[in-house]
Amino acid sequence: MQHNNTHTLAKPELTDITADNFIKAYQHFIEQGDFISLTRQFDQGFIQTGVANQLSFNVKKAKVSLLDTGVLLIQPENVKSASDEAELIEDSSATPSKRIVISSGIHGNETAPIEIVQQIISDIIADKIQVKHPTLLIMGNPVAMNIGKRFQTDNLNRLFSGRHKSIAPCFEKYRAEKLERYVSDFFTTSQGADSATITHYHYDLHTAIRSSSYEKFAIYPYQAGKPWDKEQLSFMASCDVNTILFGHSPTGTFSYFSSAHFGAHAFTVELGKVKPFGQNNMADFRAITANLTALISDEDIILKPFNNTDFNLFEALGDITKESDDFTLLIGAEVSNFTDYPINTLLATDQGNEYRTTRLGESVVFPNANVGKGERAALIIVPTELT
Ligand SMILES: O=C(O)CCC(=O)N[C@@H](CCC(=O)O)C(=O)O
Ligand SMILES: [Zn+2]
Repeated sequence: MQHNNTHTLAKPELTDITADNFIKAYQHFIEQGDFISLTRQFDQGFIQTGVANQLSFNVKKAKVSLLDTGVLLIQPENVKSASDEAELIEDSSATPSKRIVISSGIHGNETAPIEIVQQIISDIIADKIQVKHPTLLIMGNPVAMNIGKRFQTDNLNRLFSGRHKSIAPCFEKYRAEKLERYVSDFFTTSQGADSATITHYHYDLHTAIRSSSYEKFAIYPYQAGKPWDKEQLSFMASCDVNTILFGHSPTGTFSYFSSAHFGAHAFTVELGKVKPFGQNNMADFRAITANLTALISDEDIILKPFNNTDFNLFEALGDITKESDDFTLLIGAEVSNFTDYPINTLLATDQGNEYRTTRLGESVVFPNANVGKGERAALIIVPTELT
């Protein structure tokens, strides 16, 4: 695995929530809604002693609970949770039919998604949004956020579905295990009377290292033969994301975890190029921010019926994997995602092996030689259509 920082953590240093500095920062968060600041201040996490749910407060008809650093649960009032024995309000018209996870900052330097989640949280706390469906809002890797890097020791977005178990102790190992637990509890035990009628959603927001010929795009995790959901593709298009890559195999990504284990409609959504905090133009994300807000607050979202001609659809053929230190990528740093190559173009070499294009329209996304051995160094795609 790649080590791009020498400081690793076998065990995170957790702050006790009774510490003065924590109480002060938490109060400030409740008053101001600045979740980035709270998350960054206690980046390794905190410990809750005594009874659960100490870090909960009420907003307009919903309960907000801080589960961990960067992990905020919103439960509408009409929902009964396993840990909260409050009475179920008899209002069937308002019974939640969805559970929604919106995550950001799984890569710490991808700041636009973090600022989108910040916007949604501050609007909830300011009572500008009334949340009607249980929602889990996540800033995934606070330690990496603080060092302004994709990750500290290991790429968090390769560690889900239990893959964290086979790596050495580090912050990302610990965090993947915790995030899996929060998401699993959320989808399975925490809310709603009748799980069979509840639909799960997970939008994992990212930005890309390179510029992209199609600025916004989404990876639809491998579905193992299940049909690709056209209504979800229409939802993506209404978020200004009309370029979709259909995943080719199980992976260790966060979106694949929710899709494969909890039947969630899930996507990794790429919203443009990585920029430092404060340098994102939030107007670029107006459509997705508005739609995610409408989804959690149960407002109507007008969707155009699916039509291939409204999309750029790509089938993932497979990965170029870095097998050794000898790996060489023949794609320049300035080349955009989705660049296509004529058949028989040499794209990478590794210990005498060559990767050459074989299909008409073969294009590359996420080319990156700076990954660990055994990891994806590029994703190979070809255009496709849905029938
Ligand atoms: O720009 C890049 O090279 C990476 C951007 C990014 O973080 N992409 C995700 C995609 C995950 C997926 O394939 O679903 C990642 O690499 O984790
Ligand atoms: Zn990312």
